Amino acid sequence: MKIRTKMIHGGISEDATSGAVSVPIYQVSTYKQEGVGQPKAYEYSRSGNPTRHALESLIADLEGGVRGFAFGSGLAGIHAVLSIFKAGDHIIMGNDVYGGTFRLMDKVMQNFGLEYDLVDLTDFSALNKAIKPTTTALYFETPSNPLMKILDIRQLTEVAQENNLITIVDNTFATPYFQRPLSLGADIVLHSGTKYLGGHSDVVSGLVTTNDTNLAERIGFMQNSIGGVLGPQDSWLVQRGIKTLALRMEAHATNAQKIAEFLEKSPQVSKVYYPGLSTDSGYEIASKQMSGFGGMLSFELQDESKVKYFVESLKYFTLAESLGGVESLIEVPAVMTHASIPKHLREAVGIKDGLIRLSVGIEDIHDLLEDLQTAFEIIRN
Ligand SMILES: Cc1ncc(COP(=O)(O)O)c(C=O)c1O
Ligand SMILES: N[C@@H](CCSC[C@H](N)C(=O)O)C(=O)O
Repeated sequence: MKIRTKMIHGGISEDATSGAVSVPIYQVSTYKQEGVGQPKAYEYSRSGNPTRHALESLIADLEGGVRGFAFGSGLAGIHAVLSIFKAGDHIIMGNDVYGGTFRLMDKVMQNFGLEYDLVDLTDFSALNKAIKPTTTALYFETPSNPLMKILDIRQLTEVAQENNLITIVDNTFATPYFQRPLSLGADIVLHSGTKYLGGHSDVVSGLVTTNDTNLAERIGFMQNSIGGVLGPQDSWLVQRGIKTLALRMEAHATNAQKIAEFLEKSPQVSKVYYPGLSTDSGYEIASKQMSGFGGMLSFELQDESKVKYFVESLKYFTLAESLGGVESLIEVPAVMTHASIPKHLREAVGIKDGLIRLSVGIEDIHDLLEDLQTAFEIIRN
C-alpha cells in the first residue's frame, strides 16, 4: 500500500462491529470482563482504548513500526520514551531541538539521574568524542526546530549501531509523508501530533512508534505506568487529520518554497533557513532523505530592531506558538517557543534574538506573499 493510501486505509481505519467508515469515539473508561480477570480486547482505557488503538496502529503503519503509542502531548510521548532509560545512562542530543524537549531533559530527566550532552550532529568527530561507555541513545530532530538543520539519519544511525546506541528521531517537522526515519535505520520515531498530524490547531497530542518489539514493550510499559495517554476524542481528531496529511503537506511545502525564495531575494532579509533552497546547507542531505522539504522556515531581518514591528504588522500570519496547522503562523523563537533555553546556549547554536519562524499554511500563496511584502514596506517607512 502506498503512503497516501495508508493515510486513509492504514492501521485500523473502520469499525469492525458496525462497519462505520470512521472509527467511532469510544468514550469509555472501562470494559465489562467475561469472568474474573478475563477481559476481552480491553480492560481499562489508560491501558488501551479502541479509538486510541486505531490511531496507534495508524502511526505504526505510516512510519513502518511494529506498534504505536498515543500520548496527551508530544512532550508526554518524549517523557515516556526517555523513561525507558535508567539513572546513569547518558544520552547525546542534537544541539538544536525544541525548547521544551531541552527543558524536559535538563530540568526533569536530569533530576532522575539521566545524563546528557548537546552535540552538533552535523559534526561526526564531535559525535564520536561525545560517546562514553554509559551512552545509550542518540536523540535528534531533522529538520530541527527552529533552525531547520538537516541531519543525515542514515549516517547517524550507522554510528549509533556501531556503538550500540538507540536512535530516537523527532519527525514532527517532516511527518511520515516526507520522511520515514525507521527505514533509514532509526529505532524510535516520535511526533508532536499537535502539529501536522492533527493539522488544524485544535488538538494537543504525541505519537511514538518503533520497529523493535523489545523497545515497543518498554515504551508500552511506560505509557501504561506513567499514564499520559491521549483521550478518545483527541485520538479521533488526530486520525481524521492524518487522512488529509498528504494533500496538506504538498500544499504547505509548495507555499513554503515560494516564500523562502521570496525572502531570499528580499534586501531586508539577511538569512533564510529552508532546506528546499539550493543554497541551504541541508539541501543535499534533505534531497536524499526527504521526498519534500516541508512547510517550516526561519529567517533573520537585516535590521534586528524591526523584528517586533514586522511580526505584528502581518494580517494572515497569526502571531502564535505552534505549527503545522492549515493557517500560517509567525513567532520569535528566542522569546516564545525556545524561551526555556538559556540565552547563551541558544546563541551558541545560532538561535538569535531576531530569528523569526514561519509555519507556512495552505492559504492562497498570493495573499501570503502580499502580506509579507506589505509588512516589509511598513517597517521600511
Ligand atoms: C519538534 C517538536 N517536538 C516536540 C514538541 C512537543 O510537542 P507538544 O507541544 O505536543 O507537547 C514540539 C512542540 O511543542 C516540537 O516542536
Ligand atoms: N510556551 C510553551 C512553548 C510552546 S512551543 C510549541 C511548539 N513546539 C512550537 O515550536 O511552536 C512552553 O513553554 O512549553
